[in-house]
Amino acid sequence: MASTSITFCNALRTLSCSPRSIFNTQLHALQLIRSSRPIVFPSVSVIATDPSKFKCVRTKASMAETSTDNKKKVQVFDSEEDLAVSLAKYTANLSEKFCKERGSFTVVLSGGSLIKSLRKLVDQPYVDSIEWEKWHVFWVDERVVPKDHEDSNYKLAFDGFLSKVPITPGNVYSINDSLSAEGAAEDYEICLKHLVKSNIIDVSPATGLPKFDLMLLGMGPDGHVASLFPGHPLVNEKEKWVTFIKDSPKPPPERITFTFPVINSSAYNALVVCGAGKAGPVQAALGNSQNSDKLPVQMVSAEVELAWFLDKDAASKL
Ligand SMILES: O=C1O[C@H](COP(=O)(O)O)[C@@H](O)[C@H](O)[C@H]1O
Repeated sequence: MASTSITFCNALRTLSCSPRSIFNTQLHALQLIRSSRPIVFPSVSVIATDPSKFKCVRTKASMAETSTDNKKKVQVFDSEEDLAVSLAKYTANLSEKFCKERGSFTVVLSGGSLIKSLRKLVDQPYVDSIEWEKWHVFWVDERVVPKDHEDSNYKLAFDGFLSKVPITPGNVYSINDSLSAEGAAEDYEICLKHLVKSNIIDVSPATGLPKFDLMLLGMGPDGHVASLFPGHPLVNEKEKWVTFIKDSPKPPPERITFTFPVINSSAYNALVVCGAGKAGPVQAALGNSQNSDKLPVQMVSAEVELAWFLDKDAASKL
């Protein structure tokens, strides 16, 4: 899988557009409720740690149950299929907003199961309605392997998503896979600095760090996000924007990753979590957990909104 070099960064090979079958769905907000008690829904309970701060939006009953506080929004879907429908709409709405406001949309992807949950974006209406040429795509973490390797987050995203939409190849910022882990992290950080300088990536006035428009984050069953693992010193990195790990508890061991200051400077962060195997860390993050040691997922925030997309298995301990 060859890729051409642009200033500091590697870009994608030419992408192609393959529109699929007609897809049309709408999620209607039906009801707005304010509650001072734990929020309980017919099939799933969503319990706020400080319920007085939460307002609850009840969406189409069979599809999702939502609770929100000022910055945090939690949606629980009956199935991963419903979640994928809503995630596509959420992403498309933010794309429209930022393309209108800034003339571009900076999107950060994870690897793992997230990519499958983005599948609706390559269907109608989004494949034709999204201004793909204004997208700039990044990775919150990447494994230090060749881009055509089975473990590559770039390959996963390219095969499952990016190759099916007309994104400008030069706007896809994959890592330089010919470098060491240290070198690739440094190179990616230089790339981000260049793109901040040229106003492609916004800057957070609060932190002075890059402010991506949307990060689409997954979470591992141990509560890791990006390649920031529980108990690893990298979770406390404050200086670097991008760092590297050589002893990842999940293979492959060598990776690069955004640090929390950069993740948390993002305007919108979506945490997309499915499956009963992840219910424990979801409970730790959103339930009444007394754990003193924070899991990485509990350290995620956003400047405007942190939106949780959960299926009901992932939310089963709430
Ligand atoms: O190793 C990684 O794992 C996480 C979670 O993956 P999932 O398959 O359990 O959803 C992913 O978000 C991260 O990007 C990836 O490098």
